[in-house]
Amino acid sequence: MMKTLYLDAFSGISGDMFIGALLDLGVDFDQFKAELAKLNVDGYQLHVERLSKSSIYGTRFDVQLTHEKDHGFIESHHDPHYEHHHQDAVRHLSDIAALIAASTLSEKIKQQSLAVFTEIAKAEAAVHHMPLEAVHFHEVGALDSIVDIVGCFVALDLLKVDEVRASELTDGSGFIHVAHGEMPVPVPAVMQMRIGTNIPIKQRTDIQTELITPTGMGLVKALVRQFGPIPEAQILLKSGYGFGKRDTGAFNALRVLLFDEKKSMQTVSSDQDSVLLIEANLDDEDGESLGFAMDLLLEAGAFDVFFTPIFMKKNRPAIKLSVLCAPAERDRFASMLMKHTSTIGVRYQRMQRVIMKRHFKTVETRFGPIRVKVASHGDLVKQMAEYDDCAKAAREYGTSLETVKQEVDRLLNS
Ligand SMILES: O=C([S-])c1cc(C(=O)S)c[n+]([C@@H]2O[C@H](COP(=O)(O)O)[C@@H](O)[C@H]2O)c1
Ligand code: NI
Repeated sequence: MMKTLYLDAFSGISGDMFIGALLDLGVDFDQFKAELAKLNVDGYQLHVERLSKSSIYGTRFDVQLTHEKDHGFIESHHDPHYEHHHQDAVRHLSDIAALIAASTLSEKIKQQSLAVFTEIAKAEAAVHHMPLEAVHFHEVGALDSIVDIVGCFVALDLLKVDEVRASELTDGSGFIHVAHGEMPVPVPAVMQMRIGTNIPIKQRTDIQTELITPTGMGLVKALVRQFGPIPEAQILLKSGYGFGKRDTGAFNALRVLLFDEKKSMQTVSSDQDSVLLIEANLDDEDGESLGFAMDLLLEAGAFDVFFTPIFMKKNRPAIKLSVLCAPAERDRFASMLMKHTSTIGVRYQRMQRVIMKRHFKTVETRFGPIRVKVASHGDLVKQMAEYDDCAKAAREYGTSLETVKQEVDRLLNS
């Protein structure tokens, strides 16, 4: 099962909205706290509340600090206006890197978290025109951000998310006030992080405040590779809402949608569609690499992947690799073919299909529940027991696959 998380950022994104939304999807709070404790820092308490806004239930997540929070979370100690601030209570990027490195979090979460901190610090360095090493985070503000950033990766890991996609991001407009003075929205660090990317940001002129925070943007930049509308052809498993703290005068939440990409288990209500056939001829690829590429392509959601033996120029026995996928997925699968095989190009064609409509039902058998695919076309109806369920039942009950299939057929025909 390939899980895709979609961020529906119609009201922007911040670290606490993101975590709130992931908790709302069902991440176990105790497990979340236990994982986060691997950071080995104290001075904070986590607060989670389920509440309704516009009669829609969602989750508000808050990091409550034992000390009072500073106003600006990053500032330059070269700035004479702010010399009176707590110069001793700061953390530089290197301190945060050391703190993350010393934790017992997984290597993946360490790397991901540090990448986001580095991204934010680079943006701050550029905006405030100072060297990266001089950027520093106030101790308490940094703690808030550390928990938000590391917490997001912890929650995504607990949810076993494989891929994150997002809508275009909506921000407000006008100005916000921070310790340094007025800042235009999108705030400068967000704008800076957008440079060199195709991250789409739409502004709502009726909302005169910030909706996308630097932490939210840093997380999006690190996680999201594809922006677009809500996926049409995947199975939606769950949705969750994470509320923002600002009163925007509108519904201020991040909606997250968890999808399962397993195409073969979808209800299909049309009798025709189109698919893309992507192919490459490979005369210098070893068998292990071919098998590995096939596994990855199928895990990534290809409808099918198959090999055909061919003879190429210079009398070379070779393999034609064919991938069937959704037309919108051309670039993703073309990139995968180029990354995981020796090919330096791929060809593709769109094909029309006539297909049977299909839905699923579950039959209760003496071997447990078995899903059955029901396909229809005009008067024609075909019912097929799901192989995965039959194989699981055969193993569990120590019987043959054929016995389970026959039992399903008997119940379907009785
Ligand atoms: O304090 C500084 S320097 C500061 C800079 C910027 C820039 O865009 S530059 C933005 N902010 C605002 O601080 C809060 C906290 O952000 P988080 O990402 O930690 O939630 C937010 O309103 C920023 O826009 C501060
Ligand atoms: Ni700043």
